[in-house]
Amino acid sequence: MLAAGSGNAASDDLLIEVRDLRVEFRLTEGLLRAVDGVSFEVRSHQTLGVMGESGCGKSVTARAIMGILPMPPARITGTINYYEQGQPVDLVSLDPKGDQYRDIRGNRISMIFQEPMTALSPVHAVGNQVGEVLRVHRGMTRKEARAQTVDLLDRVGISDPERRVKQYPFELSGGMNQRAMIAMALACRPRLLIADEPTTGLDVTIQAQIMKLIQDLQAEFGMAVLFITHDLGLIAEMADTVLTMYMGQIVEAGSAEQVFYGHTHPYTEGLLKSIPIVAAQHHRLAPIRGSVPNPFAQLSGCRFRYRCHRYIGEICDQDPPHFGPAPGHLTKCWLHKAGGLHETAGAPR
Ligand SMILES: Nc1ncnc2c1ncn2[C@@H]1O[C@H](COP(=O)(O)OP(=O)(O)OP(=O)(O)O)[C@@H](O)[C@H]1O
Repeated sequence: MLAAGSGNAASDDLLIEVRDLRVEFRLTEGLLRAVDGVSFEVRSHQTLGVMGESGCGKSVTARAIMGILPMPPARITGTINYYEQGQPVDLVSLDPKGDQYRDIRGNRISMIFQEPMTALSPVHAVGNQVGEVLRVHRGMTRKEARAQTVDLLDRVGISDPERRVKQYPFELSGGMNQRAMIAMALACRPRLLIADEPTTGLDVTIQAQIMKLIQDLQAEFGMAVLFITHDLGLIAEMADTVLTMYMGQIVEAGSAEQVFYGHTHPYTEGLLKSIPIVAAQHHRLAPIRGSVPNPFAQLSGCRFRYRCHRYIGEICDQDPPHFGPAPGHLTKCWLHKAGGLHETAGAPR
């Protein structure tokens, strides 16, 4: 069992427990296993960072938790326990359109998307959209909600918020809409915020402001954050625990320190060596060779072996790697069974 996170944390901190989550898309091209047996936990106050190349299943995992995948073609199995006062509710077993899921989604778990118009309605003023969340979920009067909306818009870096509250998304720039969406996601003070590439396209000053706001809310309300981004520098800065995903599976999990500075999976190693901000201190930039195999392919053995510079032969071809070596920091790589990391001849053809 893979448990990313501090094993010592009190069990009443447990917020989300994902076990053997699988998401398949039945498409005309074939069966696409977007998420293939993923298990992890998220605890209150914690920031869990998820990294991996495009298409590895990060967003689909997040959307499965939110209950917003299109079904069909998606099919979800496994367990996503959401804990409220120590009691689990398995989100996979709920109707995503039913009242209980809607209440959890609107009130307890919220999501920031890369594309703001996924969350914002084009036909309502942004102030009304944020205000609606405050009135419905936090029981504020219209007047209180308006004042709080102005404050929230200000906190996410929207200038002249008194004027902006009356404007429609088409009257705002893309970056402003993104910030309005972030304000809306934070308005209900969720217990879990899922941030999927939350600040892509925003300039670094605004990005820093938004990260600070997220950290403030974490400190104030114990909000947990599931943070998905290609910006590994941001993950290193924000995350307490980190998952590395490859082709729908978690290949390494541990504390941010373990994964960034003591990583044991060749894929994590490759990712970090290919990122300037982390690599610049000690290594030359070295992109991971090759590309991700066809997602419709039914692969046996380690899925990374075709690109792995530490391929050790038959064992990688024929058997699925198991997790090891220790609870807390887990690596899905045969090198641990084979006696440690060492350079080898190269990946199979
Ligand atoms: N609605 C959908 N219908 C069919 N396939 C989908 C759908 N959503 C995602 N997929 C597929 O599932 C796989 C995982 O996608 P996902 O969006 O989770 O990747 P990701 O790791 O978040 O990538 P990125 O970093 O580019 O956002 C991809 O092969 C993608 O094409």
